[in-house]
Amino acid sequence: METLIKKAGTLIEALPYIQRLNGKTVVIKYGGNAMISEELKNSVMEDITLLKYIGVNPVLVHGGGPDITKALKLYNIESKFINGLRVTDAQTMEVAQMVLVGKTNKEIVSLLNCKGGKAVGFCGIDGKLIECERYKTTVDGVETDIGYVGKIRNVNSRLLELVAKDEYIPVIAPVGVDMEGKSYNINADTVAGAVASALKAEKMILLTDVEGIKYSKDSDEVIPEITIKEAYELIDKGIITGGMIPKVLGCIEALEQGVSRTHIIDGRIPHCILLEIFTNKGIGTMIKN
Ligand SMILES: Nc1ncnc2c1ncn2[C@@H]1O[C@H](COP(=O)(O)OP(=O)(O)O)[C@@H](O)[C@H]1O
Ligand SMILES: CC(=O)N[C@@H](CCC(=O)OP(=O)(O)O)C(=O)O
Repeated sequence: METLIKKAGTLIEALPYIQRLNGKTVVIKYGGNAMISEELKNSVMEDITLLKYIGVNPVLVHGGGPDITKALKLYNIESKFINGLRVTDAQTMEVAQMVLVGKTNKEIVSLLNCKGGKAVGFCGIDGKLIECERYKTTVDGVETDIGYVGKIRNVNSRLLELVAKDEYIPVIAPVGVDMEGKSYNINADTVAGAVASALKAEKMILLTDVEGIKYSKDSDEVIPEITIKEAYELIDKGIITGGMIPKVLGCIEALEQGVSRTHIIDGRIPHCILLEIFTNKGIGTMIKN
């Protein structure tokens, strides 16, 4: 009986959060390094389906970097990253689109549907969802072209709003399109930030393969909360590096565009999304204004 009462207590702890998020949009980014096992994938999809059934509007943006790298190897194409972004020539773009749209997106849509959700897959080409131009990065102060990597100019949020506010769960692959119809590869955290901003989401949650932001890679201690200013300081000091940079910048963009809360959490924890949203303490790092 005691166990049963505890279970009821857990549900009641969730009540204020369920009330606060009813009818609101939550953007979730699920990344390649957190997609490590079928069991975890299943638990993420269950969480998202549950959110939908209790009246939240989840929008899922996915990555798939490790899968792209694996596919490129089959074609004997080496993966090269500059400032955390994949150098994307025409052939790499073709493989990236094949993997992200043809494989990863459809796998996620199918899994969500098996859990009882009604998922619909998109990439930035569909309905010109993500319009972009060529992105140029800076290396040692010099502007450097890294190929078909997109800088987002606009997210056409109307299509997403229609779908997410209805009974469907949009699932977005990080591929953008330019004015001439050419495809571009975009970091999935950046896409999540832009989508959350365009939708004026209540919350954005980025799943990754570490517990949250830490003061050093080997530390066990997670920073529970940081401000935008503190986050920039940690980037300047070289404490936040590599793949964590686009995540933090994605959170900052979303916050500046009116998203209330942004979180970086450990996607390796079963049901991490529910733990973040529906418990008083939450998990991972919250970046706030
Ligand atoms: N300060 C930091 N705290 C935690 N992780 C960090 C930090 N700086 C860099 N990282 C790295 O960022 C990685 C997450 O980014 P990435 O590998 O691109 O994730 P994903 O595949 O989930 O998008 C972590 O595995 C970690 O090695
Ligand atoms: C430009 C760029 O780097 N694009 C990423 C897109 C996928 C991605 O972001 O996947 P994760 O979230 O799993 O890392 C890439 O090609 O790997």
